[in-house]
Amino acid sequence: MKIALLGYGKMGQTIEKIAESRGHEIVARVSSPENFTLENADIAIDFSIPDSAVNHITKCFEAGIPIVSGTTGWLDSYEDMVALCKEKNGGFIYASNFSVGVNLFFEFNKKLAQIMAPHNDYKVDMTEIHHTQKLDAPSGTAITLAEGIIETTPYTAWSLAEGQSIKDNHIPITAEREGTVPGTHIINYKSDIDTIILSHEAHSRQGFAQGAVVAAEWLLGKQGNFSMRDVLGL
Ligand SMILES: NC(=O)c1ccc[n+]([C@@H]2O[C@H](COP(=O)([O-])OP(=O)(O)OC[C@H]3O[C@@H](n4cnc5c(N)ncnc54)[C@H](O)[C@@H]3O)[C@@H](O)[C@H]2O)c1
Ligand SMILES: O=C(O)C1=N[C@H](C(=O)O)CCC1
Repeated sequence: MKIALLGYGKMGQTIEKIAESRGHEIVARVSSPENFTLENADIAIDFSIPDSAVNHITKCFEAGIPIVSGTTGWLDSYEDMVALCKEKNGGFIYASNFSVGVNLFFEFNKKLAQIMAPHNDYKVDMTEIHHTQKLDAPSGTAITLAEGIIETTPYTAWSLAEGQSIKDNHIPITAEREGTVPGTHIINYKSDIDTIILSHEAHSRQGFAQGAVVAAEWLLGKQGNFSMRDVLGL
């Protein structure tokens, strides 16, 4: 595949190495909002910044190039992008986290939430820890985890825990920024008697990048809006 990398920072560069090791060619490396061409690309992979994601996705649909989107922090526009994908017969996968381990963790999270739903003596809270360069909080992964809990429990929303009191039906999410941490997510179910903890710790960006390349290989030649559940057959 000929791949356009939209965003060529920590993730773009990790993806480049993995894609080349799997026989793909990088035909564009975009790291600024300047005009860029998708002319020679079969597919685009976007790991850039929240403010550029919608523009990148739109440009890909208009050019008829399928796009794998890993950028977080732009999800207020997600439904608009899904509608545009349909209108333009595009190919689209967004995932807040492309690693196989985290996508399994998403399934465990939903199952645990289902089991815990009747046990209202347990209260949920979540902590996500990432490197200090991260622009958005909470992480996209934490938002997906919260949505997974909201599906089957009396919780209706999530709130960033920043000292202020949080409504009983909101899941508090603490966002910590520390050194170079690639990504840690911890879900606690606490009662007066005990705590149940589900956690995932990424050791590097390898899993995110590998998952994005696998998603691109899977998406090539398909039309529609997909998720990592489709890619992994979950
Ligand atoms: N979905 C996942 O699995 C996953 C995993 C890791 C990171 N992420 C997300 O991917 C994004 C990038 O992460 P990163 O760690 O590589 O960040 P980074 O800061 O290292 O890289 C971002 C890149 O985007 C470039 N950029 C800035 N403005 C741009 C623009 N307008 N057009 C094109 N490029 C532009 C920057 O120059 C930089 O090269 C973040 O939103 C992060 O949350 C997602
Ligand atoms: O490094 C980041 O930034 C990450 N972003 C994603 C998120 O917001 O969940 C995935 C983990 C790493």
